[in-house]
Amino acid sequence: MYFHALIPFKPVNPKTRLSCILNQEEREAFARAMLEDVIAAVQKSGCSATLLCTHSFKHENALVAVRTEPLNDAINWALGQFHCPALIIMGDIPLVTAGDIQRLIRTEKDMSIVPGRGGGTNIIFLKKPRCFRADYYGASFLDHMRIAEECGFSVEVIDSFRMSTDIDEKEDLVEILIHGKGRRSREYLENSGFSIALDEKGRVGVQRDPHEEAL
Ligand SMILES: Nc1nc2c(ncn2[C@@H]2O[C@H](COP(=O)(O)OP(=O)(O)OP(=O)(O)O)[C@@H](O)[C@H]2O)c(=O)[nH]1
Ligand SMILES: C[C@H](OP(=O)(O)O)C(=O)O
Repeated sequence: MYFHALIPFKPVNPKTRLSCILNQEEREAFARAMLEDVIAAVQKSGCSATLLCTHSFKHENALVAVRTEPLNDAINWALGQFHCPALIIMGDIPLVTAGDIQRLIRTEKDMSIVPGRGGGTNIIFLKKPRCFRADYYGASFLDHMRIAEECGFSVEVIDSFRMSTDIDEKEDLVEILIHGKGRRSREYLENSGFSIALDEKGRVGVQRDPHEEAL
């Protein structure tokens, strides 16, 4: 089945929740590295990619649409352009694999959805994208389930550690160091002095070599 992936991406001043540990230039490079991991998985799954970007951006393996309106408006504009099944996949889930994506698109339902932790939505696959409306932010998983019901869609909810792990905060970085073998995002963190560390309560987290910090 032919389908198309829409990847929202903010290349300028992204990932502000990581400002405690990465400066703006580093956050831009890290967001780009995560995007490369997502694009690689999307392409390996047999899908073409369009980046929905807030600012001008170039990528050799993806189409780019620059849309300056808020995220939901931009996605809903794009959904209206689709004549084939579509995947909306966030650019900050670098652990995703091609096999994971194939699991979503093989669904027998009208839609499959991967929740993010904390109520969000990480991936939506839609057989009829023009009927749907995106509503990210807040408890968007519940909102998307409600919108699917309003559309009369049958839905498969996919339970996946890799796809549910979006990288928003410092505590999330450890997942890339542990599970991100071969990923550009892990390479970026390791080259920037990050390593796995235990805190005083024995919890696993990350530390950064102070010599690598450019804050
Ligand atoms: N096109 C578009 N993409 C966005 C926008 N806001 C976020 N994104 C992308 O959507 C995905 C998930 O977004 P967030 O987790 O909120 O990322 P973020 O806004 O860079 O991070 P924070 O500043 O920490 O909230 C990432 O791939 C972002 O690059 C937006 O306004 N427009
Ligand atoms: C934009 C997106 O919204 P959420 O998944 O929290 O609804 C996110 O921050 O990943």
